[in-house]
Amino acid sequence: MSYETIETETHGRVALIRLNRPQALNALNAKLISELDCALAGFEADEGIGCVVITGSEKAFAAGADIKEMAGKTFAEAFLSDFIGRWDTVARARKPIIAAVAGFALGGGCEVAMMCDFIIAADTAQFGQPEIKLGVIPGAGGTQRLTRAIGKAKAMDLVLTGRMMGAEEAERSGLVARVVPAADLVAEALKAGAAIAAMSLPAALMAKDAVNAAFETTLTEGVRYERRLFYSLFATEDQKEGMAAFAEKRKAAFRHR
Ligand SMILES: CC(C)=CC(=O)SCCNC(=O)CCNC(=O)[C@H](O)C(C)(C)COP(=O)(O)OP(=O)(O)OC[C@H]1O[C@@H](n2cnc3c(N)ncnc32)[C@H](O)[C@@H]1OP(=O)(O)O
Repeated sequence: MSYETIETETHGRVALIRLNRPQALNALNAKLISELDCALAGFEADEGIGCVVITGSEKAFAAGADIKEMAGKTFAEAFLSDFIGRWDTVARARKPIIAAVAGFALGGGCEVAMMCDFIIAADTAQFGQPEIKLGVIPGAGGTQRLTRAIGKAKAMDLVLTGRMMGAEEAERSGLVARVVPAADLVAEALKAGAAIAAMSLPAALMAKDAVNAAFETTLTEGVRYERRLFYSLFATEDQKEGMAAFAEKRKAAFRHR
């Protein structure tokens, strides 16, 4: 498949999607979102892929929704077409997705990064929800996911002032899982992706599902849900293999069954 605004490649069981609109700092226009959608759907359906890494360029993960594309929309066009509604593919993916962020991750760029399961940031990364400066507010989950990730005080600070937050502050605040030197970003993300992709795919999918349930339900319901998933994994060949491998002091060879 050939794309114009993204590039894709695979590294063993890890898929790498690189956002690629350098002239606009990877601003997310309809074409890019639709190509991202299409690439993700392909990797979701491919049993040979166990983890996806989404990255941008050295200068920008993505500088937000394409302001020039949306500037002229009327309320009716925006509301009736629900153009941001199409952005949810990343959040709906079942396979683990890592955002590898260097440079700007602003507005929709920060929101797409937050839709991923975790963020590995280069020391050059800058996160922000600057929509307030454009006379609007975040529209792709920024007020919700950012608040859950870093708490009300910091989320209000970022959303109301539109200021940017560097990688170190983002890690301290809990938005980012780790910070690495910019030169190592993609290699580190692929390494983390390979570690995940080597696990049993059913277990990885259920682990992701269970952690995400913590944001949607009560503690009692969440623990009950986790336990059901836990017991159900005893129906997999991979559970037998994983536990046998431990007892036999060898590395497990999961077959994703
Ligand atoms: C998802 C929803 C609902 C909303 C949103 O995401 S709204 C967008 C939120 N993002 C922003 O407001 C960031 C806008 N960009 C900037 O503030 C700056 O570009 C910067 C701080 C990220 C970088 O500044 P710098 O001086 O280094 O670079 P520029 O000359 O400003 O940009 C280079 C080139 O890229 C174009 N660009 C940048 N961001 C966007 C964008 N979000 N949409 C469309 N185009 C963008 C910028 O216009 C310039 O291109 P031209 O020289 O051809 O104008």
